[in-house]
Amino acid sequence: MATIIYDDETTFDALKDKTIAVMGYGSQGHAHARNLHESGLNVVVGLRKSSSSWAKAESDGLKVMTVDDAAKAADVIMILLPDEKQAATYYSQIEPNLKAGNALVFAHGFNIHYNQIVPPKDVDVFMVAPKGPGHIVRRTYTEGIGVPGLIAVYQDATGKARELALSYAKGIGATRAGVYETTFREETETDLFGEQVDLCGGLSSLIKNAFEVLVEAGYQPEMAYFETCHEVKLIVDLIYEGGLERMWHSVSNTAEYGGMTVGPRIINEESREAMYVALERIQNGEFAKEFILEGMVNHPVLKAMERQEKEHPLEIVGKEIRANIPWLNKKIDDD
Ligand SMILES: NC(=O)C1=CN([C@@H]2O[C@H](COP(=O)(O)OP(=O)(O)OC[C@H]3O[C@@H](n4cnc5c(N)ncnc54)[C@H](O)[C@@H]3O)[C@@H](O)[C@H]2O)C=CC1
Ligand SMILES: CC(=O)[C@](C)(O)C(=O)O
Ligand SMILES: [Mg+2]
Ligand SMILES: [Mg+2]
Repeated sequence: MATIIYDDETTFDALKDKTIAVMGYGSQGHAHARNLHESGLNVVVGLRKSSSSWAKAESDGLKVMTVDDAAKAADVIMILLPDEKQAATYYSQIEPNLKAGNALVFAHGFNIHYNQIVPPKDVDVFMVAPKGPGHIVRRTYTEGIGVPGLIAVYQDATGKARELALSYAKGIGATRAGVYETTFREETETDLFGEQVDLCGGLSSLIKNAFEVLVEAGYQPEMAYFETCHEVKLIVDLIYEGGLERMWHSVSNTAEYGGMTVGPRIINEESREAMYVALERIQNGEFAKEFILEGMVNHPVLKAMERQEKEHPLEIVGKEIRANIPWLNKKIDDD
């Protein structure tokens, strides 16, 4: 079983006299920088001069510098740039400014595990990976709670890497929900598997296919949307809070019997085999290579798929429905 560390077992001691550079101000970057800052730690944000986030981070009360200058100023450098862009920025702007005893930190093990960033031996390298989207890392922190986190130490040059990781996890609020120890390999492979097979890939594909079947069978798109998409959150909330047991308890006997007997015919042996294939491609580096090459040519596949997805009837009808439900129409980064 995993070791779990909670808030009262951690302190800010390892970080209190250090400067932390948070590189990037996207989903994770804005959450880490703001949470660490509000936890009383010394934070600078590293961005490109041209970045539209520069003004936003400043208006959030943070000190902003170029990536170069932030790397120079910092003892602890958290890299929250897109995974496929980290290596180029690291080699041109971060590594030349690293000093012995600095710490290099990641929220996902991708670049270390797949050998895209090979750090010098005299720096600490560790991970603090929230198990949730950045906007939720921020929202839960402001509510006095947090998102569970993983820590892993890849390289411990100073003998303080684990302590630094725990202080950082405390600073973003993760220790409030519990921090679990893992390795770079385990985090990278399970995280990629989760987002491809279940959380993002499997779920969106399930929703779209179920929606398409109902619409093709002649039902109104609004009915199809409510059934196959809107209600997902309401069901998932029950699972999140109390496991499958709470969900089965809350739905009707009809839904429980129908769900338990038909579910395994939908996600079946064939789907399970596809999951094993996805896992193998993660483990043998094939997925990583494909994604890195896609990034090098400016994401032609990703951009085309994003466009197609936006045009999907599910997204069109969903937008109209959500526009009529006031609390659903907020921008995601209204925090
Ligand atoms: N999105 C999420 O909730 C989660 C992300 N992670 C990890 O966190 C890391 C960051 O991911 P996201 O927050 O999703 O990224 P993002 O795409 O939301 O934000 C990236 C940020 O980097 C900036 N940026 C891009 N290229 C740059 C460059 N060349 N120089 C300087 N700044 C640049 C962008 O302007 C933006 O502020 C990744 O390692 C990811 O795997 C881990 C857990 C969850
Ligand atoms: C939000 C999260 O943890 C993901 C799905 O792994 C990611 O955004 O990479
Ligand atoms: Mg994840
Ligand atoms: Mg991920």
